[in-house]
Amino acid sequence: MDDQNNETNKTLNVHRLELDNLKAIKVLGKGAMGTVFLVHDNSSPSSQFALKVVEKSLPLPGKSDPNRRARWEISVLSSIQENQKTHNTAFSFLPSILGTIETEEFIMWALPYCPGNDLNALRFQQPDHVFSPSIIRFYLAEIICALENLHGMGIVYRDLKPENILIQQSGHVTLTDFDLSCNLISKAPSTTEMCPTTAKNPQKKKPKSARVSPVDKRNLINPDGRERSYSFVGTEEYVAPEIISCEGHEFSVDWWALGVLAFEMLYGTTPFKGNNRKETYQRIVAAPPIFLGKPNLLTDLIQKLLEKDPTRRLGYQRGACEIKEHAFFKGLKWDLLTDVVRPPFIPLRHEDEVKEGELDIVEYFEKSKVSYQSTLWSTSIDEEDSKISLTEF
Ligand SMILES: Nc1ncnc2c1ncn2[C@@H]1O[C@H](COP(=O)(O)OP(=O)(O)OP(=O)(O)O)[C@@H](O)[C@H]1O
Repeated sequence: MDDQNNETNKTLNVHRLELDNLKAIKVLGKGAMGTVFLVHDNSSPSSQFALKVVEKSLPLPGKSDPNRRARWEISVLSSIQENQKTHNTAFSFLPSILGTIETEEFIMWALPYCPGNDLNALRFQQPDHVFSPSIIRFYLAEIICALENLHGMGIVYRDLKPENILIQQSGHVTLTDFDLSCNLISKAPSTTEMCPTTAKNPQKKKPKSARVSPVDKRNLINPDGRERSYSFVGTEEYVAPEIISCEGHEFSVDWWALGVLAFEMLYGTTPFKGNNRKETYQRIVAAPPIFLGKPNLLTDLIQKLLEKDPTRRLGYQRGACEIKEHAFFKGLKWDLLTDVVRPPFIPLRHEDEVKEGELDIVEYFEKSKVSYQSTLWSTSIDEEDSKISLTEF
């Protein structure tokens, strides 16, 4: 195990963590691939962080391999880390990886803890479950910077949705969950030269959004010289029309998802939601978004992001710069975003978080295996019971 762990950390150039020193304080969230714990490192007293733990043998929908996806996510996080070092203050809205651990059964990696929950949870705390345009402007601006940085590294995020936007202790946002992202060799069209305003930054609770199982296909370079991916990935209500119609996609799928996200922040619902997946996809491909109330700069921005034809979508030609130049953001000092000391919502200080007890991470998975098996056992008993009563009738 030690050799494996050393090797992983050496190749990724990230800090090595010792499993024996870690105590989980609570489960922060569970996704299709991983369980995220709030963890305390006994070897360095005041250190708390989020630890994402992936079981290598976990069966995932489709042909998805958790081991491969976890390694990909770690490699994206460590490239972000490298870029953070190079660009200093830039990349503030993307997470830095604090360390990794690998055992026979698990791959784990540590990230800064975001105590403010996600944008979806925050929206549900607002009156009418919507944000005001000025708050939307702030969050969109930070998300645009995060996507600009990722695209600058040649990475398409492909899973922008409110659940993946976390609120840091400072109140600023950070993107999380990079396992669906992909690398396109041709970098995004945005460059610092094209975008002089970004000298510092080059590049009732809603149910969890339903993810589409990734179907991987090879990337192809199109005649226009831009590389596209042909994989079917994303989250149902946020997938772009070109993903559904399998025309090949690239960076502008993230600008589409930004339009869906902005619409949801404004109206409290996504623009193309149908009664089932098929209807949602039909609407994404063919139906125009319906805006309530008077048109304004925000609805104009959303309309331009929700352009069905990716080549006509805002952001296709010059990436984030085009979006930053939209009149909705007029007057916004992009370079000073990270310096904003009073973001709209600042979480309570997490150091004050009460320890409810400590969990042993490996034991936690052992126990959940046992309880999973006993659920299966009791389900089969229930089925037997209902069969018996049916026969009796
Ligand atoms: N750094 C963090 N700080 C606080 N909570 C976090 C952090 N990272 C993740 N979480 C919580 O854990 C949940 C699951 O994390 P994540 O989305 O990375 O897992 P996943 O298995 O990849 O999910 P998905 O099903 O979307 O693939 C998140 O929705 C969030 O609530």
